[in-house]
Amino acid sequence: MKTIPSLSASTICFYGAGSMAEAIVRGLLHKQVASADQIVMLNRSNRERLDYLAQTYQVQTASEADAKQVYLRDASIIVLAMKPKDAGEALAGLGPLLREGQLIVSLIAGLSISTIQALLGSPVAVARTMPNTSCSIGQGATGISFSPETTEEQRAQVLSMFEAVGMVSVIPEDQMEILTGVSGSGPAYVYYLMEAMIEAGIEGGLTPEQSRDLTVQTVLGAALMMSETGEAPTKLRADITSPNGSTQAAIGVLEAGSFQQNVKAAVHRAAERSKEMGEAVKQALL
Ligand SMILES: NC(=O)C1=CN([C@@H]2O[C@H](COP(=O)(O)OP(=O)(O)OC[C@H]3O[C@@H](n4cnc5c(N)ncnc54)[C@H](OP(=O)(O)O)[C@@H]3O)[C@@H](O)[C@H]2O)C=CC1
Ligand SMILES: O=C(O)[C@@H]1CCC=N1
Repeated sequence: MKTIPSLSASTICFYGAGSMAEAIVRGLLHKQVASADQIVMLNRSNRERLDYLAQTYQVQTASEADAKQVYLRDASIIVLAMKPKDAGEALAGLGPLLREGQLIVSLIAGLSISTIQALLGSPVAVARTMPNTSCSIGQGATGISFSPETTEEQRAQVLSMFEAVGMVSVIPEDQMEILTGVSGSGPAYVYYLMEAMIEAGIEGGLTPEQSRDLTVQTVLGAALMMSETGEAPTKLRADITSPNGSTQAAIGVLEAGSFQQNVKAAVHRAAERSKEMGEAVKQALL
């Protein structure tokens, strides 16, 4: 097992055991940067979900209050992985349990470092992150902002965690919302596009399997073309678009529907919504 030294001695406690926590755990185990016995996953009440996680990943799990408190006190890294609406209550309960030297890693959309520290009741070390679900196969894109209280070692630990499951951008905290709109929610826009491409293929007579496989390879190939050639998407699109050809006809339809303006508006709306969710937690609980 190729352990990354800065994580090898840490216990990582996921406070929230939903889809994002699972994506990161699966990625960490898949890339062998943490072992199952270093990982604990806690939730509020869904025992069936914890049984699935324990069986699938051999991690430790708990939903009972006493056991959760012990795991949270013992962990070197606590990953906040509940929905924004559940964060206020969970963080208020977590604050009194914290010990010196623990690191909080938040995945929660919109929740600022200052709000997290206020809810916890002390200026603890916080890494605010925005990953995406592709972390589960080591292809995530994660934005990270660190609070001034984080040590160099803690920053290295967080980088190790997220670099193990994809690419990482360390950004100023005021860019976290727009990053959420681009890469946190971004996979959903791509899937939405793919749903439509697959449906259209089926409408035209392809089998569902053919249409899915062709769409998947098309998106994968296009992403890899950008990544490997370093070319601008405008240039790569121009290479496909023969004058008066089929692609030009298709782009004309997309333009008529204001495709690019709509995608940009969607990214900005996601950013705005992320801020709104954080503000709602702040207003309700501070
Ligand atoms: N999904 C995504 O693509 C991304 C999500 N995020 C962020 O990750 C966070 C989690 O999202 P996601 O995984 O989709 O959410 P899910 O709804 O899938 O999971 C939420 C988890 O939090 C648990 N939980 C809620 N309240 C408490 C509590 N008081 N104590 C312990 N556990 C609690 C739930 O437990 P139970 O089921 O028992 O109620 C559940 O396990 C969100 O803040 C989101 O903004 C960030 C980037 C991408
Ligand atoms: O939809 C959400 O609120 C979360 C944040 C980014 C992706 N999913």
